[in-house]
Amino acid sequence: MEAKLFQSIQPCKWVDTENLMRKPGAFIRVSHKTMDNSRVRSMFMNVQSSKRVSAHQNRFSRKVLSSLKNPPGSVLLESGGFPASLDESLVLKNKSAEIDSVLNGRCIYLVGMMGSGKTTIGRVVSEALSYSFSDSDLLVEQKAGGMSVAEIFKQHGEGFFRDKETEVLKELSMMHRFVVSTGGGAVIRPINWKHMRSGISVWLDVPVECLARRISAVGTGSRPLLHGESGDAYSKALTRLSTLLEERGEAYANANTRVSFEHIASKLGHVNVDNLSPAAIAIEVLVQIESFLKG
Ligand SMILES: Nc1ncnc2c1ncn2[C@@H]1O[C@H](COP(=O)(O)OP(=O)(O)OP(=O)(O)O)[C@@H](O)[C@H]1O
Ligand SMILES: O=C(O)C1=C[C@@H](O)[C@@H](O)[C@H](O)C1
Repeated sequence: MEAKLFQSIQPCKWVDTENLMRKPGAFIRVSHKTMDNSRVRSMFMNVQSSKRVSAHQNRFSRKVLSSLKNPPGSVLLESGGFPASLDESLVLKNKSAEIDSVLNGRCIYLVGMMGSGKTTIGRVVSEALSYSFSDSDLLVEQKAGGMSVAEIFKQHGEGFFRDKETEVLKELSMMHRFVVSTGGGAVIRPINWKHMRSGISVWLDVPVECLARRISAVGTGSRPLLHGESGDAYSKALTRLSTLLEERGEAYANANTRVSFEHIASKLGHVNVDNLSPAAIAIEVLVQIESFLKG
């Protein structure tokens, strides 16, 4: 049963692995401290998200096949409902191949404010690199017997949640070839940085107005730290997020590298940051990682 589940949640192969020959040396040697058997890996690949990933893989594969008949530049691939062009897909594929050996199996930790896209972008990056994906909030929920983050905060308080989050990051630090979407507040505890230093950390730096637009569109129900403000959904989110960002700005800057949405928008000639595709952001994540590793 477990083996079956693991098979169903293997990383997506849209990266055309047949042509993208991985050198034997590109796979890291597993130290005695590194957990690498499929049973352990499957514990960290969130079951909830894996169902989505599996459906998503099929969609990717179908789109890639149909892409062969389409002209370059047309919209071909889709990630979580977001379209990506063939150009973006090819750049992602090439960039992933380029950095694979220099990454050497190290995990990638995406940090950033809630709503910054850690989960959305994390999935795209993991698929491009043929890495597994994990969401630390979901792992904390599993540890708490399936309670939601909001319920954990309500029943046990933030301290309990943070302790579980630290446990989860410690366990993940023993893994390799994972992209991890961390909780928005994971950066505030120095011990979490010790665990994240086992891999490469990337800060998704998104303007607070964009975060507030995204979050007010989906509601603050699952985000306990945004409860309690008055006013309309956008203003409430903006007020609270601005305070949090002010408190945490320096903590996010501890990341090995930063992906600035304003920078991507200006590079691509977009007037605002709201229309950046996950694929374009994922490419910048890989570019920044490469620059850090070669830097
Ligand atoms: N590039 C994008 N363009 C438009 N919307 C996006 C983009 N990336 C993410 N979103 C949307 O923003 C919202 C938050 O994204 P996501 O859940 O990936 O962020 P997160 O950083 O994981 O959030 P949290 O830490 O709160 O779990 C979702 O509704 C998602 O669909
Ligand atoms: O920014 C934060 O502190 C949080 C973000 C979410 O991902 C959850 O980890 C939780 O709601 C706390």
